[in-house]
Amino acid sequence: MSAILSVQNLRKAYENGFEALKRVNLEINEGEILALLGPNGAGKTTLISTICGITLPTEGTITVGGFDTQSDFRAARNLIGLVPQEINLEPFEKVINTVRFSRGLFGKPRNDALIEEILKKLSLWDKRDARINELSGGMKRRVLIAKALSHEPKVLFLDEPTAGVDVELRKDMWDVVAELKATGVTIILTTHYIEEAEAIADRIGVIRRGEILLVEDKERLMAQMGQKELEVQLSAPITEIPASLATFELRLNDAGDAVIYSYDTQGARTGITTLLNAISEAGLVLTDVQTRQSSLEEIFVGLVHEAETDNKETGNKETAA
Ligand SMILES: Nc1ncnc2c1ncn2[C@@H]1O[C@H](COP(=O)(O)OP(=O)(O)OP(=O)(O)O)[C@@H](O)[C@H]1O
Repeated sequence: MSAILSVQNLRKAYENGFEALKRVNLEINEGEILALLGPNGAGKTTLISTICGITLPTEGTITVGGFDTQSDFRAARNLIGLVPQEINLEPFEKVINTVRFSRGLFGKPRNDALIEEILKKLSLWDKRDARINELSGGMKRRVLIAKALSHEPKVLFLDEPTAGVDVELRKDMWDVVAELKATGVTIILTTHYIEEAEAIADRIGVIRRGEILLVEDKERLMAQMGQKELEVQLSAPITEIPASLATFELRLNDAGDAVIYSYDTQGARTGITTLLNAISEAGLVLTDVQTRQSSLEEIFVGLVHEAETDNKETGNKETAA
């Protein structure tokens, strides 16, 4: 797969000097779904706004389909569809006119067949003559997507598409995203919800305080997140792990007074009981046992904690993950 979007050394400092993005590097492959996960204020919207040309980068370069978003703004922007976080629709406009108008804004000729196809894909065709203020919240979000697709973009940004949306609508939105992917659109969505990233993304990026902490294939990430460590404290130090415990692939700590066992929390069996029996059969006396989560899981737990703290401070009712 080739990169359709490339972000290099992107830094964004707002006028008040606040550095919302710090040297962000990101490559998005054509046809993939990338979920950008991060707590409130992490820089998700800033990143999207900078890629879409709503705000200017302080440093760095962004290319979309090979076009530089600054020197070749129009060509780059034409390839991008943006579904904003907030519903900003004209309440008395008809659905179909709203979507047609969006296409016109990009200077594209009227194409009724295409608009029909988009509205049908989003289950809005029956509502084409309804006024925006007659629609449910979920339908309004679909209209936002239809608008963003009206000029046939290759890359679609969805900024927290399911924020404040109930579980059923959220799943509905996931289906819509999956269908869009099937038509070849590259999708970048931001979310607070780990489960959302897990449900629909091919890759997951984690952003915190303006920095991308990791971008990883979802399957690999989930496998890594499933790893836990068990530390078994021994009554006396040892110099090497007894041969009878070889199958557990234990590690000895630096002091030699604890053995560390890695296991998969998602596996049917963790092997912990067998290990503890084998340790005592090997003549070792254990004094304490503790488990540790892998660093990736720690990152997620940290993110959730930070988001919850932010929510409390801002009075935001949304829960993180
Ligand atoms: N115009 C601005 N001037 C100064 N600081 C800003 C401006 N816009 C955003 N920020 C700050 O930049 C940081 C990143 O904000 P941003 O909206 O990108 O975060 P986010 O990850 O999208 O958060 P959320 O999940 O709450 O939407 C925040 O600390 C925010 O207060």
